[in-house]
Amino acid sequence: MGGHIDCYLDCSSFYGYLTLLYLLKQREQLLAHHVTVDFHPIFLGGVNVGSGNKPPWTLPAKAAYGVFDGARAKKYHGDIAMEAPPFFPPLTLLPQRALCFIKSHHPPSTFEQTFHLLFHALWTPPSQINVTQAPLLRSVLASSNLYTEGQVEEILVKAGEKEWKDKLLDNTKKVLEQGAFGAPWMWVRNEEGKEEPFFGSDRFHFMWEYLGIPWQDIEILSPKEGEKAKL
Ligand SMILES: N[C@@H](CCC(=O)N[C@@H](CS)C(=O)NCC(=O)O)C(=O)O
Repeated sequence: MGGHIDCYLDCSSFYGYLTLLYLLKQREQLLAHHVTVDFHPIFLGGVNVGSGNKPPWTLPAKAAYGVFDGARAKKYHGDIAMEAPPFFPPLTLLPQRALCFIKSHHPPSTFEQTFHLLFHALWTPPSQINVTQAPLLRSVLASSNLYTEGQVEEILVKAGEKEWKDKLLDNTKKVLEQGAFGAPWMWVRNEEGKEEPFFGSDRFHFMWEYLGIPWQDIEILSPKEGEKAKL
């Protein structure tokens, strides 16, 4: 057994938030199977444009179905309090560029906690925070205890610089080349060194199969830890 999951996310994506929470929760079990996970920021708007796709909520039938699907997903993942913010859809270039800088200049755990923090800020009712606006992004980062005041200012400055704009663009182009049309997008290598894409927060059983992990080993502790899932 063994393998690697590259998980590409935008904090504007509801299902991306569920994916981050789920993979972080499963990380130890995955490591026990020699499977590592790495998260990467992308710009979902660019993936939509680049692939010729449209966000599902722009098609009335998909938007109507999404009400059921979203409620079921939240329940499955442990009744997480998540609601689309009143300012949906957020244009997340600024926080996603900031995350690109953070990923390369801060420890992996800080980067992952910040990704979580930004998802949480955008999606947690009743007072979702619009971290696409610099002052609000600054106050969310500053209140996290992850960064000094100076580090927060540096992140804000770097998020406006070409290097980190280009990094977000490169990540987005990379997934488009892999065939991405939405998020969450995952590129997975198995123990034979073979690679395949996986789309969505609801395909993990296929992924475990691909990785050679008896999927009950993972699912048995999900979504409610300690409770045996009905297999
Ligand atoms: N069935 C997937 C749906 C994921 C999804 O709808 N993702 C949105 C962004 S939040 C997207 O990019 N969708 C593109 C599409 O469905 O074509 C899941 O449960 O995760």
